[in-house]
Amino acid sequence: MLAYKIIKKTLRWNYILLASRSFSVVTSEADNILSLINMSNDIEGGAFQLRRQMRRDSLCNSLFNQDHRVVRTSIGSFSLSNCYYSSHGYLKDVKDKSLGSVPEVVKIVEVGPRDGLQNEKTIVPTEVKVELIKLLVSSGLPVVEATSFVSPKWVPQLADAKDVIEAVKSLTGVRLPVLTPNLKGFEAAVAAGAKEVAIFAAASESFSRSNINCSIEDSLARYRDVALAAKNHSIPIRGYISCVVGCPVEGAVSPSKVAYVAKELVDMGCFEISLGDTIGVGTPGTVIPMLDAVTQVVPVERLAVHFHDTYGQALSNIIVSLQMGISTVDSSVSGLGGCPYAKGASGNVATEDVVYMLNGLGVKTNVDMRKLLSAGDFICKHLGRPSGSKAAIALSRTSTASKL
Ligand SMILES: CC(C)(COP(=O)([O-])OP(=O)([O-])OC[C@H]1O[C@@H](n2cnc3c(N)ncnc32)[C@H](O)[C@@H]1OP(=O)([O-])[O-])[C@@H](O)C(=O)NCCC(=O)NCCSC(=O)C[C@@](C)(O)CC(=O)[O-]
Repeated sequence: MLAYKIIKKTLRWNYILLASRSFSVVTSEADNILSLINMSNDIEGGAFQLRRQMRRDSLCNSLFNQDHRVVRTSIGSFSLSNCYYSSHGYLKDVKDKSLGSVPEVVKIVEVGPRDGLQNEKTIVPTEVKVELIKLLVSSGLPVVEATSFVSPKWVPQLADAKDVIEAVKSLTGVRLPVLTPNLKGFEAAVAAGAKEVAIFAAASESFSRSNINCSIEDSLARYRDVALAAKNHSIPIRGYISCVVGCPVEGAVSPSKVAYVAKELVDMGCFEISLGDTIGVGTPGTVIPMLDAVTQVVPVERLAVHFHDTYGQALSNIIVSLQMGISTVDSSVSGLGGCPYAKGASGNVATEDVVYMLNGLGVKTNVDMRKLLSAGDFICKHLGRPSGSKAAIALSRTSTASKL
């Protein structure tokens, strides 16, 4: 009876403490509180919520957070911050059993400043683009695609490519590739100081014509010249393939066509091929056969995936890609994006959502979520619209974000 009274008193004290202010407890104390809660069946109604939350958080803590001793709880969500983004210990065994082997490290190629902005109708000032790139770089992203040296008549938004590159070219610890559709673009990019370029072909004839005004074969011939020039300048060159599962005009795209273009791009010297679901129609049901075909001709280490999220399939498609051995993922901060020549295509998968998922899986990305959220916030404020990232929206509403 005495023990019961002490438990009840302790519980009430802890509940009052929790409800009145944020506080930090060490894990063992949190577990003690939980066991006290569990011992008492006669707890006041108000504490019921807390009990459920504490139980869930404690489980989350033991599943995801075994090596984090200090756990912060806060009023409102009572969330244990690290549960949301780190995973250790127990998860690994479960993950290997259930997911197969996903890579331990994923390289994220941030395409927001290029793919994200290219479709914006209102011209974004150069200083804003430069600041966005700097914020993204400071978040730890290893590759930030900065801009495109394309025809300003085709993509007016990126007409300031030269100024952007000149302003960011001295940033260190990051690669800043730019798109170059032909030799003219390549030469302008190199003159401005670009140290890495990307060429972009398509697996669909119609899309190739609407995007770069030539057939697939003509584009490959053009790209051979660019690849040769890049080799002569010792400039690494990445290859994109658009419409790898579906085309806005032709519909379904054959995996063998994608494999053919991928092999051509590798043979001409591309160090990496990014497979783009330009209009975001893919599901694991179409992505798996496509990857299966491409991995038969290009080593999986040289492949990247680039999903748009038009049908909300991007994260599922990323997971199956990781399961198939891909470890490079393109994404765009705040889910910005859409291709000017792919009607109906919505934004790229949001970098925040990708990082959130990878953190949950214990996959390293080197990205600081808090800084990434600031970059997203910066560009969304400038564009005057909410983030396209569900993780960013959710994190900005909870106290968790401030602790990431
Ligand atoms: C490829 C071209 C240039 C052909 O465009 P064209 O009109 O066939 O080329 P042209 O050689 O006849 O030249 C026309 C004019 O453009 C100029 N020009 C020619 N080249 C350049 C250049 N590099 N930089 C600046 N100017 C250039 C050229 O000097 C000329 O100027 P004018 O004499 O009329 O004054 C054009 O179609 C183009 O720029 N297309 C780019 C379209 C684009 O950027 N699309 C979005 C990127 S792809 C994408 O988003 C998909 C991806 C990669 O993200 C993956 C995915 O999501 O799946």
